[in-house]
Amino acid sequence: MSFSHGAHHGRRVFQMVLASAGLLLLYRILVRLRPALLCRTLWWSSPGAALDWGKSVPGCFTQQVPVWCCVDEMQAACSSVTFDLADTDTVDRAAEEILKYYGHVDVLINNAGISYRGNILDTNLSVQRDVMETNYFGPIALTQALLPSMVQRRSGHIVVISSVQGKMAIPYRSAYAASKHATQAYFDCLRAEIERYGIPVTVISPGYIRTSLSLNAVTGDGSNVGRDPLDVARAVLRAVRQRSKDVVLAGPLPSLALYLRTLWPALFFKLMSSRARKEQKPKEE
Ligand SMILES: NC(=O)C1=CN([C@@H]2O[C@H](COP(=O)(O)OP(=O)(O)OC[C@H]3O[C@@H](n4cnc5c(N)ncnc54)[C@H](OP(=O)(O)O)[C@@H]3O)[C@@H](O)[C@H]2O)C=CC1
Ligand SMILES: CCCCCCCCCCCCCCCC(=O)OCC(=O)COP(=O)(O)O
Repeated sequence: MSFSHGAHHGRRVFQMVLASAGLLLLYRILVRLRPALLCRTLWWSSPGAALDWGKSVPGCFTQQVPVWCCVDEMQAACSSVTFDLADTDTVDRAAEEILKYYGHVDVLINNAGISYRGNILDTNLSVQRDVMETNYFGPIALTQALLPSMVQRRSGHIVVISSVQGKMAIPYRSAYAASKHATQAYFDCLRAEIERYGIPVTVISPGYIRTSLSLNAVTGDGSNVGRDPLDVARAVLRAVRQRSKDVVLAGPLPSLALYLRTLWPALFFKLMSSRARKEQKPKEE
C-alpha cells in the first residue's frame, strides 16, 4: 500500500518536472520567435547605427548613415535621411520628414555619439558643449520630436546607447562621461513618465566595443579594442525584444568598478585618482 502510494507520488513529481520543462521550452521558443515579429516593423535608428556595431544587425541597417529602415523582409531596401545630430534644427526637420514618409516609428535607437579624451585643465568649455550637443542634446531632441506620435499611438520603443561611463566617471573623459550621465538621467526620467502610455525606454550601457569611437575621440587618441560589435547589436535586439529597462554590457573589471562606485565610493575614488596620476600629468607638473 505504502509502496504504491510512494510510486504514485514519484509519478506526480516526474509529471510536474516534465510539465515545467515543457513550459520552459515553450517560453524559450516564444522568446526566440519574438524578434521575427518585431522586425516586421519600422525601425528608425539615429545616425551611427548603420556603422560599426549597428551595421552588425543583420539586414536591419544599410551602410549609409543615418538610416531608417523598413524591415518587413530582412532584405528590404532601406531609406536614409541625413542630418547633424548636433544641430537641433536639422534633427527636427529629419523627424518631420520621417513621420511624413512613414507615418510612425516603432523603435527609435539613439546610437550616434562621439568620444572625448582630455585633461579638464586644458579643455575649452566649447569642447565640453560640443560633446554635450552630440551625445545628449541630439538624442533628446530626436526623441522629443518623435515622442508625441508614439504617445498618440500608445505604441513605440525608445532605446539609447549610453556607456558604462554613464554610470561612473573615468578620469580624462569629463565631457564624454558627463554627456552619458546626463543621458542616463534623462532617459530614466522619460521611462517613468511614459510608462503609462505603454512605451518602454531601454538604456544600454556598454563597455568597450571594437569600433572607431575611441580612435575618433575629440582631442584624443585611442584604440580599437573591446567587444565584438555583432554581440552588442544582438544584445540590443534582445533588450528590445525583452523590453529591458537598463542593460550593462561590460566585462568583469568595469562591472566590479560599477559595484564599487555604488557600494564603496571611497575606494572607487581612490582608484580613479591613482589611475589619473598614472595616465597623465597636468601641464604644470
Ligand atoms: N565603441 C565603444 O567602445 C563604445 C561606444 N558606445 C556608444 O555607442 C554609440 C556608437 O558608437 P560607435 O559605433 O562605437 O562609434 P563610431 O565612432 O564608430 O560611430 C559613431 C557614429 O556616430 C555618428 N555621429 C557622430 N556625431 C554625429 C553627429 N553630430 N551627427 C550625426 N551623426 C554623428 C558617426 O557618423 P560619421 O561617421 O558620419 O561622423 C558614426 O556613424 C555611441 O553613442 C557611443 O558613445 C558606448 C560604449 C562603448
Ligand atoms: C579591489 C580591486 C578593484 C578593481 C577595480 C578596477 C577599476 C578599473 C576601472 C575600469 C574602468 C573601465 C572603464 C571602461 C570605460 C569604457 O568601457 O568606456 C567605453 C566608452 O564608452 C568609450 O570609451 P573611451 O575610451 O573612448 O572614452
